[in-house]
Amino acid sequence: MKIPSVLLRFPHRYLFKRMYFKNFHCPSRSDFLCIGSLTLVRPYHTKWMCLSEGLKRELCHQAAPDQQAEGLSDRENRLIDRLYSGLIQGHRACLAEAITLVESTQARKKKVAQVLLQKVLSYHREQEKLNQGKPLAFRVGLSGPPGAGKSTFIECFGKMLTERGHKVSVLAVDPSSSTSGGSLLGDKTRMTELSRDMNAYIRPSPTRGTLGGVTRTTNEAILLCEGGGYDVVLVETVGVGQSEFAVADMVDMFILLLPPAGGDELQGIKRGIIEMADLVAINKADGDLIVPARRIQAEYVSAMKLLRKRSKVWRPKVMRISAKTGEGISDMWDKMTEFRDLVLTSGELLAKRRKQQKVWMWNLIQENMLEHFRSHLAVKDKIPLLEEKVLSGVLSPGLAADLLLKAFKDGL
Ligand SMILES: Nc1nc2c(ncn2[C@@H]2O[C@H](COP(=O)(O)OP(=O)(O)OP(=O)(O)O)[C@@H](O)[C@H]2O)c(=O)[nH]1
Repeated sequence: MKIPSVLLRFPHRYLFKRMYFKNFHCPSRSDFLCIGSLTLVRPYHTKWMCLSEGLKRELCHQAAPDQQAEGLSDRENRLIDRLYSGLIQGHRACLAEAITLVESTQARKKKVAQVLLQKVLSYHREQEKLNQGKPLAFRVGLSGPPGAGKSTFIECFGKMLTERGHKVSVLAVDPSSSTSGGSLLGDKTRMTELSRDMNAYIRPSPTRGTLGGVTRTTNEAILLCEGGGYDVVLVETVGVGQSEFAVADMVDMFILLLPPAGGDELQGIKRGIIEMADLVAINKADGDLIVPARRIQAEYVSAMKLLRKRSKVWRPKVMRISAKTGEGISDMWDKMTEFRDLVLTSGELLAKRRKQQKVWMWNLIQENMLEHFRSHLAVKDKIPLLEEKVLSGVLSPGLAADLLLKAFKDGL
């Protein structure tokens, strides 16, 4: 592996800390030597020694954010430093500003955001190492149809967690706002008490962008929240679209919150979502609704027995809760922590997170490629015409796609 040129130019700045931890440091450029695939270092100007592949990888990794930082102005670098230090010290305002930065579509801001994210990621890695490789935060996805009681639940659940010393962040994913122009989650004042809690951070839904764009910013917002010391990150979504599938690919545990109603009222809920749930909570199990809640619970218990097993150590549970009275919420958290411990010790959690990283990368590539394709000069003008022909039935979709792809390839 080639040592990045930036490392060779400024070994002091980039390597000292890391190497110091490894009990040696390289005071100058002349202490590095690359011969073919071998990289030699001379700690303390003494004996030359071969740099192990592991350490090389680590050093190159460390250098990545700094390499990206090249080309940024002093002002941008100061912004990154300010947000980074504010974030890891737990300042909510810095977290909010950092999330706004990652949500930006402006090319320059996107670049600044990526450098900040890399810094946060490096910090994460260090912290996780200190934590014996265990993840710092529990990422939980929460989905349910409108009116299931999601905000009431989050308010009650979040307060219980902050009282127990946790720091909770809530991110709402609401791509409906980009398609319908209105927001299902964000418009009204929700979770008023929790939003006043200093150990909670609630991020209203992004109000623009495609599902892919929202996916990207939510994933990045999760990392920033974790960097800010939030040990429980709740990602909320309305269970009537595609967003919950995307959310399931970002979290450690996926929870479905349902009202005690069946049939028609739950038509919007897709069967696929139930298959993804690690826990189904039937809410509003209080007063007159206790009986229907029991019935729905029994229905879901039998339905879920038929589903394919996704984990070797966990069978999805169906619980009854009341977000209004708080009944069952503490038991639900117990079940959630039981899940987390089981998947952590079995290795499933880390395997899942690794897989999610890959999915995330491909989602980004897909999103960017499509954008690149649509805006490419060779196809941009042809798209409306071919779309029109497909709509009027003159051209088959397959042929239109082939023509556009050919024009794109030829124009590369
Ligand atoms: N009886 C009872 N009512 C509840 C419970 N939880 C929520 N509700 C009521 O259900 C209604 C909808 O609750 P919300 O928390 O706004 O539901 P939501 O899922 O966030 O709805 P959207 O914001 O539209 O997505 C409100 O009138 C709540 O008071 C509960 O545990 N028991």
